[in-house]
Amino acid sequence: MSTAPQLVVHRDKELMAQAAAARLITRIVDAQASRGSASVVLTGGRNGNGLLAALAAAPARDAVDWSRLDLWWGDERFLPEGDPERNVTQARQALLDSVPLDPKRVHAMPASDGPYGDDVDAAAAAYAEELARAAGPENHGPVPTFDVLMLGVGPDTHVASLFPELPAVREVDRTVVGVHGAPKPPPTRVTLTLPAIRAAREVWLLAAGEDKAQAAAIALSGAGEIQAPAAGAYGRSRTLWLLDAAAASELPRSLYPPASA
Ligand SMILES: O=C(O)[C@H](O)[C@@H](O)[C@H](O)[C@H](O)COP(=O)(O)O
Repeated sequence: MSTAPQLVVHRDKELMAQAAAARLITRIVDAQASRGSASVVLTGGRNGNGLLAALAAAPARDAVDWSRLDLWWGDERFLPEGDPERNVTQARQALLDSVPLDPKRVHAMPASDGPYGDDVDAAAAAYAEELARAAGPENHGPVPTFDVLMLGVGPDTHVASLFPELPAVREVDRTVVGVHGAPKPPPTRVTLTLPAIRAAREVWLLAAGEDKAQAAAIALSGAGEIQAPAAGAYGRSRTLWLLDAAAASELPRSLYPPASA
């Protein structure tokens, strides 16, 4: 069942990143308090990395028990290990290298010079198996119930590496697939599918800047998920759009600002 999106609009992208980082710290701390550990799915892109950099700079980051946090990725650019364009490389620079994570809990997607070589479909299948191994009986499916899954939103409404009309966004069975011919470079990618994304308790979509205004308006106005993948990204208990004022500037008045009581 889809959860109706909630919108939070911040003045600018810096404030959005700081507020989202504070929100993420709270979610992780709460999950660790109630379940012992937390799981978060990271996104690539400027907004996701901006959030991680804001988290690195937040004094409250020390409230997190980093050794009891599982990190997964929503998508990865299929490039060699350590490539500066890989999402995991950028996340390491922004935050991961400066906090005491348990390396066994950092579930990076495979690189193009890893055990599967340049076979992106085999790499995707291996990541699906890794997710399935981490899913317990309480998860009722082939992926863990992530506490928070974050997604940047592209100007064409893509999320993760699910681009409008491409086969990956139509996938209903597999949880992770290889992407060939993505319109955003690099063309070869690994991505969670919509069913895997929807296993998360909370899905947060991050959009900042004028170039995201149309995408946000389309995705939030009842578009289909094949044409507008962001419209198909929702969480089991919460779907949150975190926007800056520029990205919210074309939203229909009925959505934002919220009607006053
Ligand atoms: O690997 C990637 O490129 C991403 O995961 C992609 O889905 C990204 O999140 C969006 O394109 C938004 O990116 P920006 O935040 O940079 O606009």
